[in-house]
Amino acid sequence: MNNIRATLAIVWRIAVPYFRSEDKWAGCGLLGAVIAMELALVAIDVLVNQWQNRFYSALQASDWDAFVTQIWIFVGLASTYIALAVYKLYLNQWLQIRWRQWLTRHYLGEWLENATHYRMQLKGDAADNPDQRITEDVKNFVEQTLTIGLGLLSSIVTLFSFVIILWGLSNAAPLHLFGTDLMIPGYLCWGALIYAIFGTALTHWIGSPLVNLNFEQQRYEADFRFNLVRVRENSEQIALLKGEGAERGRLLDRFGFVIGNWYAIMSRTKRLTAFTASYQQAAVIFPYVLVAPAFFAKKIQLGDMMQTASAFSSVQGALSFFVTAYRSLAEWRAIVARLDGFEMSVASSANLPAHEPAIALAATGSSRTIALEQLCVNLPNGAPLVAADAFAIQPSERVLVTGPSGSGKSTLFRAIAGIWPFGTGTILVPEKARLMMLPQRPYFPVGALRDAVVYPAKPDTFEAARVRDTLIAVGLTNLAGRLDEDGHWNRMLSLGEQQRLGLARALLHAPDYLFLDEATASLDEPSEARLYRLLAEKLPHATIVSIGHRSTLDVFHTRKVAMRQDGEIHVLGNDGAPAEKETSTAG
Ligand SMILES: Nc1ncnc2c1ncn2[C@@H]1O[C@H](COP(=O)(O)OP(=O)(O)OP(=O)(O)O)[C@@H](O)[C@H]1O
Repeated sequence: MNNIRATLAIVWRIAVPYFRSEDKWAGCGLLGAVIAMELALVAIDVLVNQWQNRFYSALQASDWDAFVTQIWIFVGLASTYIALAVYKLYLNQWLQIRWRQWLTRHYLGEWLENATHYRMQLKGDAADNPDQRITEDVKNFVEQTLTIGLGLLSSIVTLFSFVIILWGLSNAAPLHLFGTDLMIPGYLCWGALIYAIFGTALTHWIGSPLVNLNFEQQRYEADFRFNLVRVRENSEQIALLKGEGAERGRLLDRFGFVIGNWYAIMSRTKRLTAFTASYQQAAVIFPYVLVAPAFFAKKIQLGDMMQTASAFSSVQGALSFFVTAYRSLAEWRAIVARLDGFEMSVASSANLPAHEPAIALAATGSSRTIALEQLCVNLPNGAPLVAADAFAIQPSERVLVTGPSGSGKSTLFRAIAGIWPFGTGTILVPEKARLMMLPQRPYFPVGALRDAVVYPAKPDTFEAARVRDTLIAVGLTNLAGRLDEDGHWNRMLSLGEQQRLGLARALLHAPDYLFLDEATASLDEPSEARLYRLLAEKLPHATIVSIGHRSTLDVFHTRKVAMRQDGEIHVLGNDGAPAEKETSTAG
């Protein structure tokens, strides 16, 4: 019971914001219309039930005129039913797509806010496969919530409408057993209730493991898909290493989980279906068994018996809502749990800096210096990695950071960029400063080359001629005429070309602070030198901080800072030596 209450509370938390959002009028209007139509359909069911009595009575009495009248009444009822059923589905689907659109935007907004998507990965307890949660789970949540909610509403209203009818019929057709009439008020209602309670209890007993199994199935399917996508993304590496055999094995292992869990679902569903199908078939006969003695004793008419059977099956059907909807309910609960996990993970990642000891990022006000104060950058598990104190990067300075591999240079850059919260101390960054980080492997969205270069700015932020000139300046003359060409640029270009394209991006954006994390390491030394000179020429006032291992980089920087090892931790020294001055312009 507590579980059900907790699930309903989560459903409420996920569902209600849409009906309070800017789209609330459309959402509430559509929901209201769909509910009204659902209720109208129940009303038609009640009218059809009463019609059955009249229809069968006309048949029994061989009354042709009454028969024809009833046929016309049925045509009217059926036409209304069809119109309502069509528009109920149409408006329901309309509501689904609007609700899904809002929910998707909402989740995308939260997931892509302030590097939350990145922190979710760092935390390790992140919700697995957020892509699946934002696509399939949102779609299924909206669809199933409406289906189950409306189904439940319809069952409740049907129950109340038909219980009244059935109560009256119970009195009109008393329980006739062993030649005597037993006067049990509303005995047909009690019969339906006992039958439904018995069915619901057994269904839950047999079907409850399905909730967990469905949850696991979604996870295994998503894992399998994710690993297939990774193979596609890294197909060149896999082909070069001849790793197809290993990949096939790994993928089949993952798929093995999908299959194993599916067999468990099949076996559980088989048992559940065997029970629910028997239950439903028995329900067809059960009311006739109850009232047949009264009919054969000529206490009631054929019309009464048919109406009773139909009313009984409506009441029993409404009471058995959980029996018939059990599989959907099990799937729905798994979806709700997955969306809840996603929301929790987003919320805790977004609040990470507030809840745990975290690196504080502060604005320096009028100063244009970046300062690291009592900074200790940790790994996600809390182990200290890099320390720096009273370390300042002056405006327009060119600093080269060196240090052994794995000493934490890139992680320090992440902390300065504000996406790495683990650690203590303060990083002061000038207010409204424009920082840009260029990694060794820049990211380019799939699409037009122009969009890829200017990312994350809008495509028309820079004039085409300027983008073209910049590409020529960084040595990508062959790409300059292909700005409108669509492509997967990370896959199509060599790493060196990608690094040139990354620098073109930096030149266009002209940040105040440019952090180059081995951003030219794949270029030959003369090309690297040319690009550093280009940066000095085009961004004379920018502060540039580079991470690099090559000594040829020294001449392009005014200060060289080495990471020094101090026990377990690396320390960024603030006693950086002046870097060598460039003596030659060759290259
Ligand atoms: N997300 C993460 N989770 C756990 N450990 C991490 C994570 N990111 C980095 N590390 C660890 O932090 C350490 C420092 O990594 P970092 O990339 O900052 O080193 P680096 O000095 O830039 O190395 P390199 O010169 O090889 O690029 C490494 O031991 C790495 O395994």
